[in-house]
Amino acid sequence: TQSTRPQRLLGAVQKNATRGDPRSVVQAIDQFCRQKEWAMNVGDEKGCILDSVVSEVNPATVLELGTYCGYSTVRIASLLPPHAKLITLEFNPDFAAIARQVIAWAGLEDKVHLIEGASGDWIPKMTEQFGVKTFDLVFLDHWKDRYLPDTMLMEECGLLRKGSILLADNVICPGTPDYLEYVRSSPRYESQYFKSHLEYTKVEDGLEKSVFLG
Ligand SMILES: O=C(NCCO)c1cc(-c2ccc(F)cc2)cc(O)c1O
Ligand SMILES: [Mg+2]
Repeated sequence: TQSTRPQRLLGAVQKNATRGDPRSVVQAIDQFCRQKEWAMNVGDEKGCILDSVVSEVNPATVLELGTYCGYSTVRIASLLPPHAKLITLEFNPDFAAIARQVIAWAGLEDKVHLIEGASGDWIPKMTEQFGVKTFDLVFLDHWKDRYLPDTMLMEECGLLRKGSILLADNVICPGTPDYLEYVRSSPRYESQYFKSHLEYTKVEDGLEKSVFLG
């Protein structure tokens, strides 16, 4: 039977990366995506912007919406201080199964809680299930039409505090126009666009960093 792209991506990690070495896992995925098959990881160019935001925020609590194969999960978790927690939500069970193995190969399973399910169902349960009061950083990289409703839901559930950072992938390609309009026009956010390119291509894309003002 045919393998899937996520399965082939995992194979490239297991073949080319060193167990317990997150940077080699990131490098193996980028190499696979440049030389073999494109895949929708945030990628190396936008990944450097992600790294700089994570390092600047130095978050104790991170929420990632959209795990896919765990590429950005590994980038973020490898930069977290000890005892910091990253919760990542993935709707697609096949993606989640691959991501668990990629995260384990990087040796980061102790820093990461991967939840299989819908963001809309799980965001209201964060506090009761994980004892999280608020998130210092949220990385939005899931279904593009869920960015805005899930951001409003996080506000309603009190999961954002003054200074919480939202970092959103793909605000140009595929695009999240309603989300962009919201964070750029709302007096409750201070937004900044980091121009870049769609992973592994020359197509324009970028990350939007938005500070919740409370
Ligand atoms: O749907 C996406 N993520 C949620 C599901 O896991 C996603 C899609 C694309 C993309 C796809 C097809 C194309 F032609 C251009 C872009 C890129 C991304 O970075 C993404 O995160
Ligand atoms: Mg993306």
